Amino acid sequence: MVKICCIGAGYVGGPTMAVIALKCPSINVAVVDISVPRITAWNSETLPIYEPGLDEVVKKCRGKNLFFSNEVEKNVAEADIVFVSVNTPTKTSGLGAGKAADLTYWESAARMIADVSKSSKIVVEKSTVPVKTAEAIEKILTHNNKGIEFQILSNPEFLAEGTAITDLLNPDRVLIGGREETPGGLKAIQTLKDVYAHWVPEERILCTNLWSAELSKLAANAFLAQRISSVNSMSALCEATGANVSQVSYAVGKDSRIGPKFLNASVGFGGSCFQKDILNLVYICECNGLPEVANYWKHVIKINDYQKNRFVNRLVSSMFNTISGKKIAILGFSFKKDTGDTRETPAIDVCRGLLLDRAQLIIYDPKVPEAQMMRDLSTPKFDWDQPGSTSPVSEDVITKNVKVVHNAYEATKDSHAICILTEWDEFKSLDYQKIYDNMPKPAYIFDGRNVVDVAKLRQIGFIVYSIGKPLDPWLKDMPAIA
Ligand SMILES: NC(=O)c1ccc[n+]([C@@H]2O[C@H](COP(=O)([O-])OP(=O)(O)OC[C@H]3O[C@@H](n4cnc5c(N)ncnc54)[C@H](O)[C@@H]3O)[C@@H](O)[C@H]2O)c1
Ligand SMILES: O=c1ccn([C@@H]2O[C@H](COP(=O)(O)OP(=O)(O)O[C@H]3O[C@H](CO)[C@@H](O)[C@H](O)[C@H]3O)[C@@H](O)[C@H]2O)c(=O)[nH]1
Repeated sequence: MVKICCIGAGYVGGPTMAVIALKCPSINVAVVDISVPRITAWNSETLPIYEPGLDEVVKKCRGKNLFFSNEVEKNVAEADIVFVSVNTPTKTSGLGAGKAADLTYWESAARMIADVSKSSKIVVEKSTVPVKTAEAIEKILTHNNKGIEFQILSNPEFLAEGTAITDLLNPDRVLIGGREETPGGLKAIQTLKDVYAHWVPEERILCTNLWSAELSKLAANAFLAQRISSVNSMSALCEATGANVSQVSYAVGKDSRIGPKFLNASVGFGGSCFQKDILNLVYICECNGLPEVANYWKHVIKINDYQKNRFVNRLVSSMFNTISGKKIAILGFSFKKDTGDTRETPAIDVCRGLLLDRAQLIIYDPKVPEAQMMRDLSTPKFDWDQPGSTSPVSEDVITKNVKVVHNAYEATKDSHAICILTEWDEFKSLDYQKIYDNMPKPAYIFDGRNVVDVAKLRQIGFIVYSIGKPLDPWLKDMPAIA
């Protein structure tokens, strides 16, 4: 029986391995992690991450051919294929701080693999890493070997949170990069291909050299984020001209060369990957003497920061330039719907901006626990090239001015304004008449996700701001300075 071990039981390691176990009953899959609480949760009724469909897959396989364990070394030693899916955050200090990927976790995993291995292994990069990481990993593994052969493959993951299980079951493509120039490399590529071939059609399994696979992952995220920054930049122009960004996106996306996806204007993109991976790309370009290319990609992030600031400024200026002591209901805190993940969520920057203007926030999110929100708001943000944009707010200000509640009606009662920061489906079908009746007037809604029916809410009496949509006459008289 082939044995797979995955180091890192996070958002990628957990769901990815669960789907491999589901689709390959003949393969034994162990997911290992240094975090005891994480593994305990994977072995419990309440999994450590919320992802639609994940519970069912885990329940079907756990204890049969899918195991979660803190016995990292033992499981690695026994495996034929070792996936490494540990964190690769942005460096916060030293050389490349604020841009380069921090490979501390990756390197320690590689050293451990070298130390404990007694048989040949295929080591698979699942984490998103800088181009040429495989070369560094090869050096670590081969310098420590004891006559054991290690083959390195790059197999970047393209799943999106909230749709991880469907993405894994039906991927657009699976990418496998390896040493195509050697027989050992080709054999390793084929071995991993055979795993995915259990459920992925062959034409969707792409095999490349190592560097193409590593770079394709960074490039794909950069392209996706660039589309969002492009449409968000248009949203500002739409507001200035009276165009409607949804109509513009629709018209643009109808061009088959452009396509309709990833053109939704928003308060900004979030998530653990886009900003981190673009910064990493920028750093690699700079290191390779390509400052123009680096600057091009930097602007994708600049527009994203601009969009979040613009949203806060629009809100403050619409409310007579002061929100001091005013109650603002925040609907949604996760970085997108159907996940409880808050990494780099735009809600953090928006809430901080509002707190700096001394608002009182009442936050509701269906999946994010209160402790997580408080942690996010008080952890100093790693702030890149944006002096003064989001100075961290003191813990004292947060505890005094932030309240977390359990439903949207509680959050909005007696609030002066509502901000919608995540596109949770339930926000579309709230009883907005009831909400309006329970708010002081004028009652404002700032929709950062374009989920509400603007005309209907204006009819009720709300002053409505919806990103990139024709402005309410009230807002036209109170322009926001970005
Ligand atoms: N989150 C996503 O949607 C997504 C999608 C594609 C790729 N990625 C990439 O995948 C990688 C992992 O992301 P994630 O979101 O799963 O992160 P995560 O933080 O959810 O999980 C990483 C896990 O690795 C564990 N870990 C770290 N060092 C370890 C070690 N030496 N031994 C054992 N366990 C160790 C941590 O305890 C943690 O549980 C990152 O490189 C990320 O960029 C993420
Ligand atoms: O038209 C759009 C689409 C998305 N977003 C926002 O963009 C962010 C990222 O969304 P999404 O890409 O759906 O989620 P992630 O889980 O971050 O997935 C991205 O990052 C992963 C980690 O690398 C990759 O594997 C995925 O392919 C890539 O889509 C979220 O804040 C979304 O709200 C928009 O604002 N407008």
